[in-house]
Order: sequence, then structure tokens, then C-alpha cells
Amino acid sequence: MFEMARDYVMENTNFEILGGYFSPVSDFYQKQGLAEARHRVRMCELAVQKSSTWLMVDSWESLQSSYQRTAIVLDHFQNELNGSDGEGGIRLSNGEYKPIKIMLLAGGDLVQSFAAPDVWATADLHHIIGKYGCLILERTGSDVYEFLLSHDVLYKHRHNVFVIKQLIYNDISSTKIRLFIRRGMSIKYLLPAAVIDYIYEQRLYQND
Ligand SMILES: Nc1ncnc2c1ncn2[C@@H]1O[C@H](COP(=O)(O)OP(=O)(O)OP(=O)(O)O)[C@@H](O)[C@H]1O
Ligand SMILES: NC(=O)c1ccc[n+]([C@@H]2O[C@H](COP(=O)(O)O)[C@@H](O)[C@H]2O)c1
Repeated sequence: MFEMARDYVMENTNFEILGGYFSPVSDFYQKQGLAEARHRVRMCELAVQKSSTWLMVDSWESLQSSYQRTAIVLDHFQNELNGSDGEGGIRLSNGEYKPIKIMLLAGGDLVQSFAAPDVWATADLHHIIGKYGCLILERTGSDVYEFLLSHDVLYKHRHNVFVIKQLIYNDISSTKIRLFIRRGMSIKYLLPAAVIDYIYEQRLYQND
């Protein structure tokens, strides 16, 4: 999804991409089927460390002692990358600093959960979409364009929302990958080889 987002941004906006971060959620999220955070961080590292020049993994979220909402995670990136004293971001040749635009990259299904009761606080959605911005990758089963029109907060900040059309549909799902592993089915070519090796070495997802 990051690669599709990068192509979209380069083709359709004036932004320059500086980097993309995976931020695995902590163990306190307690979503059924998730491996321990340390394993998820390591799998993300293995997925990008040798094959990407711009993707990185940030373990801050995974290491917190309580669940951190997405709005707070974006604030963390804001503080780390842009600082609080005006001396962060990109240093220009004239010595001034230009802030980095931080955005959330999400699939259409996650964005549709914005309308689910008690999942997202409205104030958080204004913060995430209004202050930062959102790149939404289309996903089979979710009509992002219609949702964008119908959701008040998304619509209000629509100039900060970018919908990315999938030009080759990739409907891979982590739930299905975990299920394949449990059923002893092959996941070869569905994930980077180093991640597959790690999953088997650590015996992840086999008895969920
Ligand atoms: N094939 C895909 N196309 C578009 N977005 C995706 C795809 N797979 C994952 N995403 C997005 O990546 C983010 C992280 O997804 P997550 O780790 O929950 O995996 P998932 O495949 O969505 O899980 P599940 O199998 O439960 O749907 C979410 O924003 C999700 O919408
Ligand atoms: N209120 C919130 O900030 C909120 C709600 C639901 C999911 N999320 C985030 O979305 C991501 C994906 O969550 P799910 O796998 O449950 O769809 C996670 O990083 C999670 O922290 C945030």
C-alpha cells in the first residue's frame, strides 16, 4: 500500500515523499489474532530493511504502556519530525526550517470504521484529518468515494483527503494470511521471504 501511495503522490500532488513509517500497535490493543508487538515490529523491519530506501519502522507506539489512539500517534510523529521549538522539519539552504507534512495512510475499510459507533472520537477525526491529512487506499468491498461524500468530518476536510485508486487490485488480508498458516497452507510469495521465515522460526499464528 505504501508503494501505491507513493506513486499516487508523485503523480497527483506537489508533495515530495520523504519517508513512510510502519507503526505497529501495542499489545494493549488486544485485537484477536495479533502476535506480540515485538514480533510485529520485527516483521515490519524484515519487510523493509533490505528492500526499501524510504520505508521505516517506528516502535514508539508498540512500546507504550497503554493503548495510544491514532491521533496521539500522529502527534508523536509531529513532535519527532517537526519538533516543538520551530527547529524541526527540513532545513532549507537559507537556514530556515520547513515543516514536514505528516499524513495517515489507511485502507478504505479502516476509514469506513470512522462511522462505526464508539470507535473514533469526533475530535480525534478532526485532528487526524484536519491537522494532518489522510491518504486512503481503495479496498475491495468499500466505496471510498461514496463514504467520503457521506461522512461529515471527511467531507469537511476533503481537501486534506486523497483517495488512491488501486490500478491492480491487491486484496491481500492479514486475517487470511494468519488463517492460511493455521491451516498449514502456503503463504509463499504473499509476504516477503524474510517475514515468512521469521513467522515459521517463531511459530507464529499456528495455534490461534
Ligand atoms: N489489500 C489491501 N488493500 C488496501 N488496504 C489494505 C490492504 N491490506 C491492508 N490494508 C490497510 O492496511 C492497514 C492495516 O491493516 P491490518 O494490519 O489491519 O490488515 P488487514 O489486512 O486490514 O486485516 P484484516 O485481514 O483483518 O482486514 C489498514 O488501514 C487496512 O485498511
Ligand atoms: N480511536 C482510534 O484512534 C482508533 C480506532 C480504531 C482503530 N485505530 C487504529 O487503526 C489501526 C487498525 O486497527 P484495526 O486493525 O482494528 O482496524 C490501529 O493502528 C488502531 O490503533 C484507531
